[in-house]
Amino acid sequence: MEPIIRTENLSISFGGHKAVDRVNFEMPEKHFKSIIGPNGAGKTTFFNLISGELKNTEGDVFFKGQSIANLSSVERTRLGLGRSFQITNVFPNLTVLENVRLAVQSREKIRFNPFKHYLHYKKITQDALTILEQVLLENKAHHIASQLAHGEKRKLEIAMLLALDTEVLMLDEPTAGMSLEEVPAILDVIKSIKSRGDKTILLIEHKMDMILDLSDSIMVLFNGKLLADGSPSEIMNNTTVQNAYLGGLYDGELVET
Ligand SMILES: Nc1ncnc2c1ncn2[C@@H]1O[C@H](COP(=O)(O)OP(=O)(O)OP(=O)(O)O)[C@@H](O)[C@H]1O
Repeated sequence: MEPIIRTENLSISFGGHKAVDRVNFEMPEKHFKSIIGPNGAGKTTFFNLISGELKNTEGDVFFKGQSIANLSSVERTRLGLGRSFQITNVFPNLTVLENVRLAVQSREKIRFNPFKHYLHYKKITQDALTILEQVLLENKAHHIASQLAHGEKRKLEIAMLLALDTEVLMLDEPTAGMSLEEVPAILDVIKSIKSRGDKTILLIEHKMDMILDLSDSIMVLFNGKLLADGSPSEIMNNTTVQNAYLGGLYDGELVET
């Protein structure tokens, strides 16, 4: 079967520095892949090359066999590649529900129309509430977004991404900046999205226990290069990965020392 995403020698240089260096990767539909690597390895840059925030300087990136290298991030989202919103895209003075409603509306490309049947708007609210349930945020539906706790804001980001209803979900460190107590709730949210089985998920994370718990496969980036790609046990037992990276570093969190 055609991979949903594939890259061919995907590269980008900033000045003379190759932040992503000839990466060949592919993933099948409905697969859960995590990207790991030390700080500065190129994980976020690789994400940006797939989502269209950055344009590659060499190589190519394909979605369902079609080259998307020349498409904007909006065009890629429309095709089915959804990248988690940064909280800066949230309207801070609107409620959680209003924010998710707007994201659902943007998906449906609905302009506000006072003459449109009110039942249609009711459906949008219903969809938004269902998404809030999925991210375990329904009890905060009527809270102002800016007043949410940090972990709840990250849940709202995931809700906004789900509202776009793209086939691929790209999550860049959904637990970044969270306290340890907040992490299990996000893990539950991602697990429940995965268990529905209808999404392809690409995750950048540093928390190794979370990665091992969730991933069908793991790819390791190191100095912009793809060091390894395989099942969690293959990666944990890979001597190159161990020597270059995991050896001595793994204590539940992957950080460069
Ligand atoms: N816009 C940019 N201009 C210049 N250099 C950049 C730019 N974006 C990233 N880099 C460089 O590319 C390299 C990879 O950075 P990137 O943020 O992708 O790493 P990362 O693996 O996501 O790191 P972290 O785990 O710390 O988030 C780094 O050396 C970084 O300084």
